[in-house]
Amino acid sequence: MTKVIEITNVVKKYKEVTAVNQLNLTIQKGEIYGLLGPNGAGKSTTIFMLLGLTEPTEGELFIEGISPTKRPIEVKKKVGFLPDHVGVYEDLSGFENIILTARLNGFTRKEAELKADELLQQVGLSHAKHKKAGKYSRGMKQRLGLADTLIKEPSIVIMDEPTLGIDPKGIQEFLQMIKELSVEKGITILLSSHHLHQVQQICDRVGIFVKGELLAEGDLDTLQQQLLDKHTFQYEIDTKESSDRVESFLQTKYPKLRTSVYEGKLHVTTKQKDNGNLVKTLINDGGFHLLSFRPMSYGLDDIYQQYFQGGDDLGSREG
Ligand SMILES: Nc1ncnc2c1ncn2[C@@H]1O[C@H](COP(=O)(O)OP(=O)(O)OP(=O)(O)O)[C@@H](O)[C@H]1O
Repeated sequence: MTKVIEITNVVKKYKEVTAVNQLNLTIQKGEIYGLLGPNGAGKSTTIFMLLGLTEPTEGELFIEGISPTKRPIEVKKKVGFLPDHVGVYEDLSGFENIILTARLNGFTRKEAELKADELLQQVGLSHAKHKKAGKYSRGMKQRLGLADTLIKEPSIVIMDEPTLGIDPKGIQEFLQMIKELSVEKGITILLSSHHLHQVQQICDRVGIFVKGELLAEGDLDTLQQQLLDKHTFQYEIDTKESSDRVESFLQTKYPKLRTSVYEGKLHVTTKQKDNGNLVKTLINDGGFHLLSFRPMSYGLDDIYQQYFQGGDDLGSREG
């Protein structure tokens, strides 16, 4: 595997604010990596350092072996950047927007036209190629922005909150396009987001970034395993009786047990693996009619909530 992005012990301080703290991150060729974190987590700062727009206070970053701090122009040739709000020439059509960038990148008019057609088709904008970009929706502008970054055929595309402000359908189309780019062109993609569901859909690996620190990283299985290693187990219980009744019964019996009702079913979180004790208690002591009892696997949202809250209350889906 080829390392495309390497970040080693990177710290970025703005006076007394530590925006990024001891960050270590490696992204392999062809991966889609999601940097997931709330506002102010340090995602944009990390991206700006990778683009050579700001320097780390400590540590080193490399993109395909090149330091963006020392050789920013070489890095710019390799990396396409898509900000959260793409700037387009509103009075020009989508087609003319792409041609303009292509011409600035040294393409002849003819080459630029061919490239514009190819890229607009790739991002699903062929139908609107002659429409003024100012009349495009947010999602269409983002797609135009993506086509624009692809002109110089980057091997890496970095996107900062690329789906911000796009409607749900547009988001799905955009995410699908990112996936296709990665699969068809082998482009390495780093995207930042605070939308875990979007990240979960397309990213090969996710880094959970909170207050400048990478708190957990890996594919979903790895993240789940990290949590299971903390010895927290969650079960879903379905009974003929109402879940609220079962919940009060269990809470009286085991005051320390964490419970919540989710979509009519009772969720129980415990520090110990349950080897049938709860089932026995529910049937024998509670007289409940048990319909199902199943261990739950963690979704990324459980994981995300846990790290965001910085606590250990995995399992409660309330709120
Ligand atoms: N130029 C700057 N000067 C001072 N502080 C800054 C600067 N840029 C960022 N910060 C601070 O660094 C921290 C990380 O900000 P950053 O923008 O990297 O986070 P983020 O995860 O990208 O969040 P958002 O999604 O809101 O952009 C924040 O506390 C922010 O206020």
